Amino acid sequence: MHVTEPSVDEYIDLNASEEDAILQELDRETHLKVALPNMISGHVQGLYLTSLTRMLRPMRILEIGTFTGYSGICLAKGLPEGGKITCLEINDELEEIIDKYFTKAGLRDKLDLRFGNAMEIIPTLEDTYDMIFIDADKRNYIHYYDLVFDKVRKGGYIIADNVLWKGKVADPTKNDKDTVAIREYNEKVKQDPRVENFILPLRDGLLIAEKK
Ligand SMILES: C[S@@+](CC[C@H](N)C(=O)[O-])C[C@H]1O[C@@H](n2cnc3c(N)ncnc32)[C@H](O)[C@@H]1O
Repeated sequence: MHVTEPSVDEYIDLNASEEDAILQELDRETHLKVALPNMISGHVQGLYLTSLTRMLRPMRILEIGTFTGYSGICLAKGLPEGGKITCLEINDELEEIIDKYFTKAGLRDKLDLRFGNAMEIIPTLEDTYDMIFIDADKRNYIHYYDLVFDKVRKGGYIIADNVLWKGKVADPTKNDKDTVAIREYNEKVKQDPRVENFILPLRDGLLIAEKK
């Protein structure tokens, strides 16, 4: 799910720091045991998420769509002492693998893992977040944005993954439901005067919105 040329992707990958051993193992286990393993954030995007949290030092992160925990671990690696990540995932069959790798990474105490439909869980959350990572079902991105907005502090970030959808969002002849939903999400955020935003063309595109 990359938008850059495969050879450029390979070059980017080769010139990044090596993926840490636990994340390599998680990636392998995800590919061996879980359906749709390509949903995983992966090496370079993972490094980016970690460096972002090391730079911004968020105390509270909310991840919507955890899958096997790869992006959650990458985000949690940058949490300062006392920081927490709340991870929402609808598929409770993934609990064992998420739990195993957060524990191996020494980050289990930073994880608040909740299973269920994020649309129903988010309204029950009482924390204020410094960072939200939206990476669940694409057709609900707009709803997730609306649900989390008031829970993000001023100066906090709402980051959404896959906003280029393999480049299909920029092709007016592509109008399947997911492409249309992501296009609408990108347009909504662009029109929202409460945020400053841009799309980072990393892997499948990250929309980064800072709440003013
Ligand atoms: C693209 S994957 C997440 C990948 C993960 N963030 C990573 O980078 O490794 C999307 C995940 O969202 C979950 N999901 C889909 N709809 C959801 C919902 N309504 N509530 C919570 N999780 C949901 C799916 O089960 C899937 O595991």
